Amino acid sequence: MKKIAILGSTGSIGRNAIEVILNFPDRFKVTYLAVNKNIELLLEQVRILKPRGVAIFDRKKAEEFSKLVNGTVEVLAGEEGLVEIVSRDDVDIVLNSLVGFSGLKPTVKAIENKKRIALANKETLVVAGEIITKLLKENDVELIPVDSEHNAIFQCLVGENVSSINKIILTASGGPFLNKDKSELENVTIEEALKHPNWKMGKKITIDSATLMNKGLEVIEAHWLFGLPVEKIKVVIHPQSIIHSMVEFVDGSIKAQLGVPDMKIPIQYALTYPERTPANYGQVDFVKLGKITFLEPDFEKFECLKIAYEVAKLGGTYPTVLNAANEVAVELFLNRKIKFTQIPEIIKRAIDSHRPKFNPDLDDIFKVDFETRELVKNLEAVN
Ligand SMILES: NC(=O)C1=CN([C@@H]2O[C@H](COP(=O)(O)OP(=O)(O)OC[C@H]3O[C@@H](n4cnc5c(N)ncnc54)[C@H](OP(=O)(O)O)[C@@H]3O)[C@@H](O)[C@H]2O)C=CC1
Ligand SMILES: CC(=O)[C@@H](O)[C@H](O)COP(=O)(O)O
Ligand SMILES: [Mn+2]
Repeated sequence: MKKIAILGSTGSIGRNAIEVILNFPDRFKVTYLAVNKNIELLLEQVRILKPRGVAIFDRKKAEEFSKLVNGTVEVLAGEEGLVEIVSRDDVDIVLNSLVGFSGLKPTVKAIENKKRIALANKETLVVAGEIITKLLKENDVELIPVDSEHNAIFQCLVGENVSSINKIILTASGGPFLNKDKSELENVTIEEALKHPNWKMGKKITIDSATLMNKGLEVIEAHWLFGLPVEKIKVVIHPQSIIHSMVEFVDGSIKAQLGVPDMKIPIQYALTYPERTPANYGQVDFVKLGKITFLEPDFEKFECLKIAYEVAKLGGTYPTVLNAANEVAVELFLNRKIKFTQIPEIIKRAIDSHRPKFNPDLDDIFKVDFETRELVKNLEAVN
């Protein structure tokens, strides 16, 4: 029986993961759940999964929840709570499905405590890829990517040597604005931006998909996961999201992983790896599907992807700035404070004014993340 802690259990990935885990009652036991503040859904999850404890980031909500459960489950609060549960002996696998920078510290602590990591939280690798990669080696810990593209590449690489890779081809849906002109992007609404053509996901990643920043973050994620130079990581628009990514090898052979766009498939593979276990989340019907198509990404229309490539090549603390500025800008857009097209403008301004540090340690990463958020909040454009 593998004991699992789910960080971000009330989110899109967290809820999908619970559906997967409930199909394996003899294989997995959820021992801990962690959320930010959605204690109503957490309560329901606690009733179903009967974990030993929960961690609630929002302290007021943690107090409220303690009263509701009245000692029947251990309740921890704040970031210390999350760090505590990933350090416990009754955890074998940490599924990190937190959103944003909040995923970094729990990942670090989980690795230091030698837990296997199933990682959906791509921001961890974007902001601290070098540090995480080093920690994984030092602690002899395996990290299995949950992100659909990286899980696809991971599957393609089973039995292969990284030295045989010619390039990685990350597929991108193109988002809801694939067929709009650049001039039309200025006035797109939140509701339009939240209409992803193929995937049902949390708000932050859905906006990232609309700006193509999601693909930019995924380029950096792939760079650290597979140890490849950024130049060997290409993006191709594939609007049907059936091919989840591809690997081209030195002999010209290409392997791809395909499947219906349902995150339960990569989540299950990440949790049961190296075993492949049966599932019934749907199959691709190629005849019904008809055409599958591919396009070059438009870097001028989707500047976030261009900026992410530039930042990935620069390295050091630049990706931390990219991530922090993007997180704040997306939040501002979702709060109707800025226009969609101001997201890349804000990110560019944060990057242009950054004085980078190369080979940063974790303290540097936390400092740069904090300073960037302050800088963006104080920008004229957002006030
Ligand atoms: N959704 C998807 O299909 C995919 C997601 N990913 C990645 O997975 C991650 C999660 O995405 P998604 O599930 O869509 O996000 P959601 O916004 O749906 O869920 C986020 C989860 O994290 C919790 N949370 C947020 N901040 C904190 C915090 N500080 N402390 C504790 N818990 C916190 C939320 O709790 P609460 O509900 O209480 O707010 C919620 O449970 C992201 O990094 C995303 O990029 C990658 C591929 C696909
Ligand atoms: C499901 C998943 O992994 C998302 O990251 C997805 O890829 C988003 O779609 P885009 O290709 O539109 O960014
Ligand atoms: Mn993805």
